[in-house]
Amino acid sequence: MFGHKARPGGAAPSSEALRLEDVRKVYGAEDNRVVALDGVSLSLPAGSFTAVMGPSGSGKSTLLQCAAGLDKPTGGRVLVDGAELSGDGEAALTKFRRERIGFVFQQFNLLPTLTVLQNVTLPLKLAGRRVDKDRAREILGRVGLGDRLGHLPAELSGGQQQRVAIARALVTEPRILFGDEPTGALDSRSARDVLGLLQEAVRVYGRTMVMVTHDPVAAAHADAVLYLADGRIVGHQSAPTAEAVAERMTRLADEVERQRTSGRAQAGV
Ligand SMILES: Nc1ncnc2c1ncn2[C@@H]1O[C@H](COP(=O)(O)OP(=O)(O)OP(=O)(O)O)[C@@H](O)[C@H]1O
Repeated sequence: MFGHKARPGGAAPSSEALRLEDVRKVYGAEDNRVVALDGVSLSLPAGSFTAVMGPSGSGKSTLLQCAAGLDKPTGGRVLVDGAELSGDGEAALTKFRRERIGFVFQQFNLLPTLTVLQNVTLPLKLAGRRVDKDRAREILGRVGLGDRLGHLPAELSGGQQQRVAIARALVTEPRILFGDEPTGALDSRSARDVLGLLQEAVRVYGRTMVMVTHDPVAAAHADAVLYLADGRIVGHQSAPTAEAVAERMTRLADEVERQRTSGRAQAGV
């Protein structure tokens, strides 16, 4: 189980799970300055599944890191579940993250010396919460790993490791789950399984999911796609299909290339 079930028929998106107000992120200083996010504003309802796409370097990972409180924006505000991720200090931010946010990475990031069960209960330990092993076992059963509790990550396939990572992200019942290319290292069948689990976490258990991906098939599992280019949101697509996403991405890549070429021409390089 991924937590308490939402109302029959799916989650009722009544509140806002994530809000970004004019978020900017600038890396470097002076002559090597990079504007990774250039005034991003968005609002995602609770119980929604959003894919974030855009050309390489458009700011997708930076957006996720800032929204999840793993990196600090240079300007603007990030609100998760109505509460601002702000400068109350690193300890407060860590506590906030542990209580309300889950993260799934491309490379799984499991601890190699801990068993599957220990990896999944770790976030509860770190948050100083009761380590409910029955609940962890239940979640691992739900992701199809009920018979692998004592195995080490190296004894599992990539798809299985990512399912452990999903169980680990969900064990604290976070309000919002971020995925940075969670299927990027998986074959297409394992990717489908993982995407099915993420959809279930949203549709049945009312979690909110934000997922960066390069894959139109993965993006088509979301309710909506946000498109980024050069650190700005340049498009939104509801009920995406893989074909429509692929077509939009091709157009976007062409537009970005045209703008960069004309920028170089104006600069005389
Ligand atoms: N730590 C950093 N220091 C300096 N520049 C950075 C840093 N992290 C990212 N950038 C720059 O910020 C911009 C956005 O990077 P980001 O990784 O968010 O893009 P992305 O859309 O996730 O790219 P990709 O699809 O290739 O993973 C890029 O120009 C990148 O070079």
